[in-house]
Amino acid sequence: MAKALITSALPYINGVKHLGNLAGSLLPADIHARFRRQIGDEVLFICATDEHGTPAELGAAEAGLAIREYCCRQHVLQANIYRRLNLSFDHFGRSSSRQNHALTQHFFRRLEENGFIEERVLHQFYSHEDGRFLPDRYVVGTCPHCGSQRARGDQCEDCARTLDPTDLIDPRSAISGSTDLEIRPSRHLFLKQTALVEELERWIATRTGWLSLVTSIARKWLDEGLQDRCITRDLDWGIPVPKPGYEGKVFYVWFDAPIAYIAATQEWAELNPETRDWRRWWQAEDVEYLQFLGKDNVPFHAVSFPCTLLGSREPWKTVDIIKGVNWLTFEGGKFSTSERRGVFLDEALDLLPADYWRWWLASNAPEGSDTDFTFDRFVQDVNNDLSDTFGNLVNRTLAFVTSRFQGVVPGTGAPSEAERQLEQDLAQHLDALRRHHATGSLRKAAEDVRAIWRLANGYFAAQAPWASFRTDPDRCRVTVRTAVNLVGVCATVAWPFIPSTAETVLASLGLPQGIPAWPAADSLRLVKAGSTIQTPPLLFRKLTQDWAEEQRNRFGRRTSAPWRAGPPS
Ligand SMILES: Nc1ncnc2c1ncn2[C@@H]1O[C@H](COP(=O)(O)OP(=O)(O)OP(=O)(O)O)[C@@H](O)[C@H]1O
Ligand SMILES: [Zn+2]
Repeated sequence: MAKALITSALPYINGVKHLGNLAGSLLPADIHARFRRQIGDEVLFICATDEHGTPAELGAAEAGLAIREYCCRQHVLQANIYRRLNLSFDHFGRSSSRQNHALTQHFFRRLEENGFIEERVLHQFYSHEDGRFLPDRYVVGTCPHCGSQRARGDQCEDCARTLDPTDLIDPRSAISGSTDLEIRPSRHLFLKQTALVEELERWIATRTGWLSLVTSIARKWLDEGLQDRCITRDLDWGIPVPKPGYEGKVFYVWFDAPIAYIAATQEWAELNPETRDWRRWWQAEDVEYLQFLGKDNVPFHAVSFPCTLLGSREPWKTVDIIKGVNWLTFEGGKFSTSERRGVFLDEALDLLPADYWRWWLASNAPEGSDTDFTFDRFVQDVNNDLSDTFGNLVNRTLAFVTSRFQGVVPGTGAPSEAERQLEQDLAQHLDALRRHHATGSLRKAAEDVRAIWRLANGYFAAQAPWASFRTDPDRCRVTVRTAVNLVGVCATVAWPFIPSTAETVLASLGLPQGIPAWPAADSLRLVKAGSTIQTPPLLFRKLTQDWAEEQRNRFGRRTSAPWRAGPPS
């Protein structure tokens, strides 16, 4: 049995995430995890909240809570939303955990012992008005490379180049807007990534199957000359630096966050130490490790985190496949947590059940390029795919069995050429679907699922059982028996995408609960003649253009920001 370790980029702690975060990392990871479980692989799907750094501190201050209490509450809030979205994490941990403290300090010590840590004095912005050192992203100004006026001290939003705050032209505090900044010296520790470049190049050369988006971002970092990375910060909240003279400093959030993938696995193992061993996943040869994330996270996963792991000189599992995606945009603009622009996940779930969102975001995944979410497209696609294609198939088929056969799957009648052709076509679609899942092409996989739904509808329409019911009862019985099983296959392939609806349908066919196994050769014979089926209630309600208009007015025009301190996390 193959072993797949799957991680989703860690959602930042400050507030509920938006549809972009779901589309960029959480959902593709979940769909892949579900697919791998369906084909019988052993899967460990890990995620956690990313809790350190200044945005969390500012969020806590804004909420009038102690930072620990704030993170605790926000973690529970996010965990509940992900449960409602049916994200099937094996564990949803926290980067502030005891395990991550210990492990991050462990990595630091190993890196230091191996000569990959260097002490330097940094000159950092101190804001008099804010009474604190300003972390990189809390200094904003003009980008020296592209002239963008919304560059942050760590990265330019427009040209994506990484920056140092002192590179910025006309710097100001992102917290108060103050330009009363003073540069003060402070001692910091650097991870000597430059000493690991050759090793990193060799490591990247051994990775196969990376997307061009990911490879090009990683190459850009290497070709522009990899820099040593400052891994400490002048903050209170975070993982303390275990080194004399560094009291009052903590590790940079991007140093400890990826380590939390491992630490969250340790949390998972500690919940049931008799049966779970985190080393089987992180220090094993037979694991395939896949990471899912948005494109801004690629450098940290393709370069920085591998440097930490390689530099430790310990046998850690490094990533095999990085599935990075482009941006989901919202009605022609950016999603933004800080500006409260877009649809947030709690609001989405209050509007419609998870499966509507899951389906649209997966079938329109921002893979080849950015994708714009609009309520018009959402309504159109959801109606076409979910209501008119899948919902209609399930309803017309099962209602027919109920009305003509009292809900009992009919037994007589031999398959004919139509069924043989159907099996052949189905097998081809299933092959394509499995291939697209395996390469993580979500849009194409959704297209294959849609094609299977259409195939089923086409079969039912062409065989017209309502006509053969009188003219050729045996033909009608074969058609109905086959169509009921086709509904089962349609729900099975839909399961990674729309698990809740798929499970409702499978239950109404009397098929076993739990993970529906990948369709095998007997997939059109699983629901046996003589078994009783139920017609499920309406699976998807149809959305109207008025509804789209209403939502566009509600979300598109919103500008108020409940949390305005600083740029997006
Ligand atoms: N609009 C988007 N489209 C696709 N992926 C996104 C989008 N916004 C964020 N992501 C991804 O979501 C994951 C979690 O991100 P995180 O919680 O750090 O939020 P973020 O990137 O700070 O978003 P925001 O700035 O809107 O708060 C990351 O992998 C990130 O790349
Ligand atoms: Zn720029």
